[in-house]
Amino acid sequence: MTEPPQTAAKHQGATARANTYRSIYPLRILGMGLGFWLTCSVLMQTGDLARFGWVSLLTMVLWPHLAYLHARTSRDPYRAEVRNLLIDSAIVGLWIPLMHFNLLPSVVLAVVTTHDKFGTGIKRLWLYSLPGMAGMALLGTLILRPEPVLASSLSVIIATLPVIALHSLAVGFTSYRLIRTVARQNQQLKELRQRDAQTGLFARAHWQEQAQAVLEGARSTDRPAWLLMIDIDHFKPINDIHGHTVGDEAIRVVGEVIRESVREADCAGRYGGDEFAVVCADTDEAHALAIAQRIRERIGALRLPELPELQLTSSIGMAQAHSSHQSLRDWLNSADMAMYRAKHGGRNRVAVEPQGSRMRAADGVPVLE
Ligand SMILES: Nc1nc2c(ncn2[C@@H]2O[C@H](COP(=O)(O)OP(=O)(O)OP(=O)(O)O)[C@@H](O)[C@H]2O)c(=O)[nH]1
Repeated sequence: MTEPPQTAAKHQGATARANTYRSIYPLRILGMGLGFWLTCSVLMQTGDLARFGWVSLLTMVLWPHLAYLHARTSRDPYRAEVRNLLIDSAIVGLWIPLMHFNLLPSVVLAVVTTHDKFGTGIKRLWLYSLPGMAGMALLGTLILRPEPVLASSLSVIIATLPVIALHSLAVGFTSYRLIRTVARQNQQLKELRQRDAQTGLFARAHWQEQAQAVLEGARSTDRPAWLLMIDIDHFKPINDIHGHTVGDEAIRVVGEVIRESVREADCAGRYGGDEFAVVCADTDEAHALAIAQRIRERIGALRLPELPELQLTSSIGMAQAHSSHQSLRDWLNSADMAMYRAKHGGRNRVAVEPQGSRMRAADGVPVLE
């Protein structure tokens, strides 16, 4: 059985969350690898390489792998990775006194590490990382009591450059991907909002916008436009007797029939419940009537596989756009009135709003005036 979209999305989200540590692993190896080169350059400048080289090796080379193992073997890899991210900041805090407060690398490492926390999208992580960083910087200062060496040697400056350059590129690339994803998802969201999920026809609000535009176009150009209101006959008993699942399926197939019966330029929507609406721009009465009859006939020929004895019929009201229609509501009212006349005339028929119609019969089915 297929999962509903919301459940599938939830699962995907949970899996992505649990796998955060996997996506961070190579980035941590790269970042810390550059950090290793940088910290070794500073230790060389301050003459501490022999004394503290092992700290560089442990925190910059070994730590990414330990962090990965820690998250992978944890019962909650996501939480473990959040802890790892906080430890990254604490490590950088420790390096500030170890580097004798050497300004350039200290500031760059602190800023880059804090900036990475924003990139995770985890709420306030950057804020929570600051006490650990400051605490370790303070602890290191109290234990080591380093002499400040604020100026950086040329080799330290050179070792700092890749950290700045690669980090800026990574941030730029991530933002680019994010913007593209948001734009794509906004587009998908817009399309989803425009469609009725059950039938695939336009949803009411979007259909109304299109119908409004057709009405305005018809009024300004004097070209004929028609509105068809379609209502399934005796739909309530279908629900009551056969259940809502059958009712839902009936609405879905009727929507499908309407979509397949209109022309490409026509705009078909689900108006609500078992009611559908179609606007046909630049269409004369004969063509509009042909579309209405086609829909009515095809709905009449529909059979649900699980209930072949069920006969669906529909009543359709048609109204031409007219100068007396001040608003879409007026036009809808005209088509609605015609539709109710089709109902009162015995259902399974098309009725044309008097203003734009002449009496006619189509395919042996009376068309009410
Ligand atoms: N299963 C299902 N039922 C719906 C849905 N939307 C509306 N309905 C039901 O459709 C029925 C609409 O009934 P009406 O159009 O008022 O009446 P009717 O029985 O069709 O009678 P006439 O329109 O006079 O022929 C109501 O009982 C609603 O509860 C839906 O999405 N699924």
